[in-house]
Amino acid sequence: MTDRLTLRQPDDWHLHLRDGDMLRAVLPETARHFARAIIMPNLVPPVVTAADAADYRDRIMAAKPLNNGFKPLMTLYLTETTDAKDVRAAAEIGLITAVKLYPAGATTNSASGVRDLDKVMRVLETMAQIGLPLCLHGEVTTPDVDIFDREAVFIDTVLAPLRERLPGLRTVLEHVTTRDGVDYVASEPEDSMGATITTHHLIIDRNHILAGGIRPHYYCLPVAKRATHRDALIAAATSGDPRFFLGTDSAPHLDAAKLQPCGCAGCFTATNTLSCLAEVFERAGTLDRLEGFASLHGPAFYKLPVNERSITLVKGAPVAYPAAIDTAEGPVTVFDPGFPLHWRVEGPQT
Ligand SMILES: NC(=O)N[C@@H](CC(=O)O)C(=O)O
Repeated sequence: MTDRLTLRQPDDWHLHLRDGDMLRAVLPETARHFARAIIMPNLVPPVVTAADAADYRDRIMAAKPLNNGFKPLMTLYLTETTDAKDVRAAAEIGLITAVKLYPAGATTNSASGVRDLDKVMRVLETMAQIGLPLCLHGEVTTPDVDIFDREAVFIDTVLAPLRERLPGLRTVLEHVTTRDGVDYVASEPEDSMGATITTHHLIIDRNHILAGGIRPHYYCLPVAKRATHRDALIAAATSGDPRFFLGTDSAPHLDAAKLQPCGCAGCFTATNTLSCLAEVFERAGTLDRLEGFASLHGPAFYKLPVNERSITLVKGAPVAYPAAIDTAEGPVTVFDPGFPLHWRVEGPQT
């Protein structure tokens, strides 16, 4: 029986770090084990220009624990007034790694997102020319579409037409949650189409949120779907297909903001993500594919080198992790997978 597993140091290809006190509290949770992360730009106000991204990167670097080599990979928040020249310049100097498209109103802090794709075509054409990936929050927001169908409808009405219009654009369907999404991504060329899968969507389905009482800490967007979709995500993540890679979408909110009549969307998984993933891959009988999912497929898609250092997962007695982490403004509950975690992380080692 395998009880030690050494992998290249992983990266997180979709992470919310926020700002200020929250940034200082949550960054160490990711920087402890991960080498790099794609940093989501949905601050208030959002990270729209190259100058905004440079300032935000500096704030992240200032909040980083001492002697920690974590590297934030910055993104811009696409708006209908984004300047294609600014995007090109930011990509050319290596300041940004991707641009994020939020359909207006789709999720936390997305009010400045895109309503009309025609208005951002110049930017998208520039991105296609220079090979800069577009990260998509893949949900339509029209009120007549059921929230559980938002991703599938997005694929049919937005993603597939966009890719036909601009086949050269390198696209990542972020936090895919459906079999429809998995099937679409798997049918597209691996050089231009990828998808991130979160830790929590590999574990929970919609029953976890709603059956036997409402559990706000499992509420996130896209909302978890029925178990057959969760199983399709597990199959994709553990398949070895390079189109699928880890993006935790760890999205911290103060408990006080989640436990409300209208609570915020987001699961905070940074603290125990690798232990959760080891459990998922072990149950699928595919521990040998965890390195691909967490450490190799992402760099390959983003055309970045894999990390030199490694981490080791060691199986033993249940791992202790805090139920919540403290911030200056109150606690943030850590994701509870609902089962004990037996894989402890050692390292990174050089
Ligand atoms: N995933 C979430 O439920 N929330 C994210 C936004 C997002 O990625 O949708 C957040 O910023 O809180």
